[in-house]
Amino acid sequence: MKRVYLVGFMGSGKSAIGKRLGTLLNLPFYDMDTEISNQTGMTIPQIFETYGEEGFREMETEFLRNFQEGYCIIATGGGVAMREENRKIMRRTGLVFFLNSTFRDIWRRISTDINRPIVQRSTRHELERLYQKRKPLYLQCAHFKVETANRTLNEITQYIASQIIRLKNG
Ligand SMILES: Nc1ncnc2c1ncn2[C@@H]1O[C@H](COP(=O)(O)OP(=O)(O)OP(=O)(O)O)[C@@H](O)[C@H]1O
Ligand SMILES: O=C(O)C1=C[C@@H](O)[C@@H](O)[C@H](O)C1
Ligand SMILES: [Mg+2]
Repeated sequence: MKRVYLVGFMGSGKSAIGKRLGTLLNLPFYDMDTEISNQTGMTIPQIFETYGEEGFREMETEFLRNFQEGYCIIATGGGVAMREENRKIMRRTGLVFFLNSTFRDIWRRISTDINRPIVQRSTRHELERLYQKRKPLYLQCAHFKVETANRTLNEITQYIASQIIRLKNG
């Protein structure tokens, strides 16, 4: 069995669902943002300030290149699926689930959060355009598209777990 990667826009629930999935399946859970934060000893906004967005993107790719753990759950950062190399690594080393959420839900969840530098520097309109631009790349990367609208975190977690178990036993 391979790794499980969760991809999708900021606020689609990758971190919240990844954590629950790890507990439910009794697998180690890694959140790329947290891992990179711990490695650098800086918050995500501090990394953006110090090294720029491009510096942060390099750290994401380095993380994927060097990560050693086998069967585990990984919540990616919202921009990870934008790089071709990242998409290739994820598809080669794991199963990729795209959490599809409406922009309306996303905006409600993230608009007031100060820990996401891209939200801080963007208007609602700019963020919606970024969401539209990124969507085809999440789809390109994913083995599975998971609809999250009108579903609780636990329902989504259960659904993904059932897909993983089905593949494992199939
Ligand atoms: N389906 C859902 N139902 C209820 N709350 C949700 C749902 N999905 C996400 N949330 C909530 O929205 C917030 C943002 O979710 P989360 O941090 O998991 O997003 P993310 O995809 O990891 O974002 P990022 O790419 O910025 O790391 C959290 O408080 C989470 O609990
Ligand atoms: O969508 C993005 O580009 C980001 C999402 C977050 O997970 C963090 O990785 C960071 O805030 C950038
Ligand atoms: Mg997250």
